[in-house]
Amino acid sequence: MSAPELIRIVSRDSPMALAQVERVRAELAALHPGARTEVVPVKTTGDKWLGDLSQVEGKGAFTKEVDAALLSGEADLAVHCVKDVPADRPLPAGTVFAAFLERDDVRDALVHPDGLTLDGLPAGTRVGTSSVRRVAQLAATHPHLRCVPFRGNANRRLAKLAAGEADALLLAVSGLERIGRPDVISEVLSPETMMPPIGAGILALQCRKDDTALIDAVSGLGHPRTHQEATAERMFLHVLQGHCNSPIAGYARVDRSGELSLRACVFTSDGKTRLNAHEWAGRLDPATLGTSVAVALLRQGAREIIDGIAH
Ligand SMILES: NCc1[nH]cc(CCC(=O)O)c1CC(=O)O
Repeated sequence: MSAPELIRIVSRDSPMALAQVERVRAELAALHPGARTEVVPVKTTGDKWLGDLSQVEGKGAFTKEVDAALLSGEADLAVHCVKDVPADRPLPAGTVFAAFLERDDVRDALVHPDGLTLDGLPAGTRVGTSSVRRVAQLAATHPHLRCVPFRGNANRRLAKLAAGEADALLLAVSGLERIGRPDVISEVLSPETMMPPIGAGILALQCRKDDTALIDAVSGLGHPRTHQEATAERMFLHVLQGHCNSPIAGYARVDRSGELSLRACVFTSDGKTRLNAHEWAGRLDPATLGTSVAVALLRQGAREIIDGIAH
């Protein structure tokens, strides 16, 4: 299969996003040694606005400008963290996911300058995170800690931590690995302690729908197990129709025997109510599994919880 001669890759311009692009370029170079790539970095609304994301049309704040560059033809291939791509609505018309790369670590990490663990943090410790998912889970399990709003890309958050704006941080392990800072991790939190978000650790390659040559060329970078997991997780979120202030967590996993399962939770903002569901796919395809888990949570009252949270 021959690849287009020049592939222009658009992405956010944060250090994490640019590291992600470098992974894509390396995998592309291995698969298509003849293809040249060029990077088109863009700043997104989510990078520029450091206040509350719900005030800037939260969802899509990290993807809108990237999608626009793809659709206008300024670039040919977009690299997204699946976690940042809204799942309640379809992808922008005229675009498709051409591949999901092999998934990285799905877990969150605690970053504490003195290496304390989550259970070792003293009462009143200020934990920097603006994630409603992390806030709700911490409120439930560690009510003596205090979450303080913390935005900005991962490097900036580490700088703000060093400047004393918080005592500890919660960040994705995969993100810290991508920016070359796994050294700051004081504890990796199990998914039971801190249920990850939909799409955690997965990079998606997005193309224009009519660019079949490029779609064919990059589809070889796709990872089948990750594809199943991403499909189940995104369908789950699509059926649930959450909003940017609704704490929702969950992850699908293909185990060693090849069986796909999806576990997921919906929380109230204070973490006091937590709905749980966990199902195995059996003979269901991944998307139907996602639907089934969402329906299981809706039967338990997820709609009322989600709609009861201001947004
Ligand atoms: N919201 C920003 C964001 N989007 C994706 C990741 C982590 C990497 C990934 O899951 O692909 C992060 C940083 C974080 O939450 O710590």
